[in-house]
Amino acid sequence: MKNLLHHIKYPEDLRKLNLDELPKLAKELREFIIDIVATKEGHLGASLGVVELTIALHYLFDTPNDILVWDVGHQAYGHKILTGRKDIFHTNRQFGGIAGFPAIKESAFDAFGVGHSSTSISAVLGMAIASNLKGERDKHHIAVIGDASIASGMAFEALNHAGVSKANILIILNDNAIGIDPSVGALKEYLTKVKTDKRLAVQNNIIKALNFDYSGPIDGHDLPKLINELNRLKTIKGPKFLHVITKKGKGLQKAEEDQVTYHSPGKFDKISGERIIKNEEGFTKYQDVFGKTIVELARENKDIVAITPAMLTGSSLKYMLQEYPNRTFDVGIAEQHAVTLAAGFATQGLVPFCAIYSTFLQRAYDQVIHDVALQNLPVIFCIDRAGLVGEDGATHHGVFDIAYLRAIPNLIIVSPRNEIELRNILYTAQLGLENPIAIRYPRGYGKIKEWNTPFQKIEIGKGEQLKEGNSLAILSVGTLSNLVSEAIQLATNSDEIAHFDMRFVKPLDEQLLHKILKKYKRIITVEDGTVKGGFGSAILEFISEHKYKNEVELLGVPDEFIEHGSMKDLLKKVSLDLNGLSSFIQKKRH
Ligand SMILES: Cc1ncc(C[n+]2csc(CCOP(=O)(O)OP(=O)(O)O)c2C)c(N)n1
Ligand SMILES: CC(=O)[C@@H](O)[C@H](O)COP(=O)(O)O
Ligand SMILES: [Mg+2]
Repeated sequence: MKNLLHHIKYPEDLRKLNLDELPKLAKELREFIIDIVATKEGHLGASLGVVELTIALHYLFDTPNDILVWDVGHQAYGHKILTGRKDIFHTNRQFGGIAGFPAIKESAFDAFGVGHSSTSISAVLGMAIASNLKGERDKHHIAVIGDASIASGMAFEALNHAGVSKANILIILNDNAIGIDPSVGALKEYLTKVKTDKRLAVQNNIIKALNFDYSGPIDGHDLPKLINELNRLKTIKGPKFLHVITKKGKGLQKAEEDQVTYHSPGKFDKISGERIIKNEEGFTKYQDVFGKTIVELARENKDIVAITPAMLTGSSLKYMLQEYPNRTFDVGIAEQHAVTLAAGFATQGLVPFCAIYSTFLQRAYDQVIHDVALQNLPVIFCIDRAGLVGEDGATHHGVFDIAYLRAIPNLIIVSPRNEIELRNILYTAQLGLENPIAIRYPRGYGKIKEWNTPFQKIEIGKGEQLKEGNSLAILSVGTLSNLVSEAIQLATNSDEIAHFDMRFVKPLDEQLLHKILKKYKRIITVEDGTVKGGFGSAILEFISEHKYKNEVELLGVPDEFIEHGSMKDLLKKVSLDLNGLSSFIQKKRH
């Protein structure tokens, strides 16, 4: 029997198929995704869940003239494969390869760049209103958004606007009842009820109440039903909403059974689905150092509460939830709410740990300033995935936090060098600080096996000298300091080089800095965030303020968006790998 997928490069090829051939194509597309993600890794479950929807949309609509935006975009592998990227799909998320999320510059079919959730309705609405203004009345504008993503503030704001806009948009809610972790909240409860009680969908429908033409819920794996309904919706003008029920991980048994793990499972056996787990030789992920330490602290300190905006597993707050369900709050994809909720807790004497990935905290910048720092509330921000994150790429690198947080008065910013320091600063923070604190740590594994040491208090604003030397001083922050230590060892005459782990980006260790700047004419700063406005900039400001005349070179992430790739490739690209650092230090030695 002929392979249908083999003959499809673009949707125009897909549109030549008969309707009854589409289920076979769906099977082939699933196998293709599984085949490649099994060895190349990536977001599996979400893409498997929307195979039929992807085929139906490209079959019926005139993409890319009709606009299709995938929310988050982690479910768009099928879309990429059917829109000219089948032959390069094996490069997905790899250095120099295609991105793991839709990106405007990659394809005309990627109508909008995504990666952070809940942007699709706003973007599509903007496009639809633009079409109206341009007189393009027959164009379709479609957003596909998941049940976790639609519960976010941005999506609600867009629905509120779209409902009175008369714009020709179709919002497809891909409801699989799970985000990365099971979906939460009142909206999730409503969606669950609508699925079982059809009367609710008719009589008490919150989407209809917002002026949308609502249809559903329908089975998103039933191609004939999907095609019928989408065909009907094509003829209706104005804001429309289709509620589709799918299963995350559909087609791979293991992925259906363990949807959390198979959101992004790493390598796995494509037949059995069994994961191929990397042996990390007893090392621990930073997220787990955080997740396990907070439980230890919470046992002693009953005021501790923990908050995550939809990253229960990713942040390892799942451990806290297991032991203290009443003191752990997964608020869904709601970074802004998470921060202000933490502020509210702090006003009442609780000790809130607000765990947010660096890249997602960008969403809650005003809340950090207005609700936390301005009122000097001692919220403890645990900023995970700080620095480059690898294959997720430009949308997810946590490289801006030092620069965007450093400008905020009252906020302490600390970048621990290793697991033990992370643990100790978590301990210190809950003892009772007078300020909010941002504790930033990276994605992935640490290097210390025995990190579970007795707690020690860290003095706020104190750096540490790691190595003596007379001619050049290197000032670093964060886990990159370990690589700097190795790089110094590689330099000839490493004896001349002094190394300081400044630890705190704010407040800077002024006493130590005065000593350094008086002794060393030449300084190098090293950080895993943007050079512009980062830790190095803070040192330059200090030098200028105190009228020192030192020569300073800043090393960090350059002023450009860094694409996706392995950490090894990316660190090499920005010269923050061992080679890059050591040759830089070598050059500056004289
Ligand atoms: C602003 C933001 N916060 C958190 C995330 C992390 N994240 C990526 S996918 C996802 C869950 C999305 O769930 P849903 O919208 O239901 O889509 P599904 O994975 O079920 O297809 C989350 C929380 C993100 N991408 N953006
Ligand atoms: C799509 C998305 O935003 C998340 O799935 C993200 O990729 C998770 O990142 P980690 O793998 O670092 O938890
Ligand atoms: Mg979902």
